[in-house]
Amino acid sequence: MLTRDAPAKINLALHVTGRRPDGYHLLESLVVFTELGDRVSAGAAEDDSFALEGPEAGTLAAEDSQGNLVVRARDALRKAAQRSGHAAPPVAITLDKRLPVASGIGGGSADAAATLTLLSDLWGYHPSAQELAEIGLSLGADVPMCLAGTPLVARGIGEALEPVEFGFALDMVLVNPRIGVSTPTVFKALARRDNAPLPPVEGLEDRARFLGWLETVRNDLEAPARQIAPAIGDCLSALSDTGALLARMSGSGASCFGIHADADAAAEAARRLRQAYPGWFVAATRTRSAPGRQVRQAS
Ligand SMILES: C[C@@](CO)(OP(=O)(O)O)[C@H](O)COP(=O)(O)OP(=O)(O)OC[C@H]1O[C@@H](n2ccc(N)nc2=O)[C@H](O)[C@@H]1O
Ligand SMILES: Nc1ncnc2c1ncn2[C@@H]1O[C@H](COP(=O)(O)OP(=O)(O)O)[C@@H](O)[C@H]1O
Repeated sequence: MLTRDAPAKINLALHVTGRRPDGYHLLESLVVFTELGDRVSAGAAEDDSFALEGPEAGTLAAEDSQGNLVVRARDALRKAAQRSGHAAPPVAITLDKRLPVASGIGGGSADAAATLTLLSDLWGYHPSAQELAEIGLSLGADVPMCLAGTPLVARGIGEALEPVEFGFALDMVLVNPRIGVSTPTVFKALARRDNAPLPPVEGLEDRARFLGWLETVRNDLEAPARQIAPAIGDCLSALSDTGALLARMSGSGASCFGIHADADAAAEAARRLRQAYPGWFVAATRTRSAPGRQVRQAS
């Protein structure tokens, strides 16, 4: 049995700069990944199976498992393997779901990316990074960045990736008001799609300078998402009230992050938020600098 982490994706900044003729939006986004994430495990089996567990499995358990991004990733990789003459025998897969669903932190995309690399190892089928990214992109615009799993600037519709190297980690608190927000609905509600591009990232070696730079950029999806789900505004205020140096929405929402001075400040803010908002998802975590590719042998 192999297990792989599927870290949450945080859009520290997201500028919408245009729209393609097929309706997909052009983005420029600074993305990081966190210690917090889902976990995907898989092993050889007589027949294919898919099981869900974990604190956030509920919503997905009610959906058709054939539509789950883990199953779709398995099927897409198997098709590619078989096309090039590789065997892709049956697998038993378990998804340990810890990230809230449809919440702007890319849980489904992270699960798909983890499944692709995990099964690639299990089957001994190793397409090039470019081929794997193409399979990923066919599953969702965020999957290639989740395959990279390292801090980066994403452009295009999210598939053109430029790694960036941080000299420090960011301690943060993630909150979600438990309102699922539909990504296409948020994109549709944008007032304008020709916003200024993301300026070059500054302060990658100096946290205070970086936070100064981060103040100057935005998430263009925040305003339309707040119109659809006003509780996002409550999350942002609550994060600021509990001492976040900067609070912003991730992706198309409704999850928001607050950046804190250190891990103790983040843990204390999370404790206060859990107490004040027992219905919310609240988690203290920190960014990772290396890809979420750790493979563990599970018993
Ligand atoms: C907004 C972002 C920012 O990272 O994150 P999330 O809120 O999903 O976490 C992503 O662009 C979401 O990527 P992902 O969730 O993989 O999107 P997809 O499944 O490919 O697309 C869902 C829908 O979102 C819209 N979409 C997505 C990406 C993009 N660049 N332009 C779009 O307009 C389209 O309406 C598309 O039909
Ligand atoms: N493994 C999965 N985890 C989360 N959502 C999934 C998964 N598989 C399919 N989905 C579907 O994808 C949609 C978007 O989910 P998710 O990736 O969590 O959104 P976001 O990228 O906004 O955080 C959900 O509404 C859900 O129906």
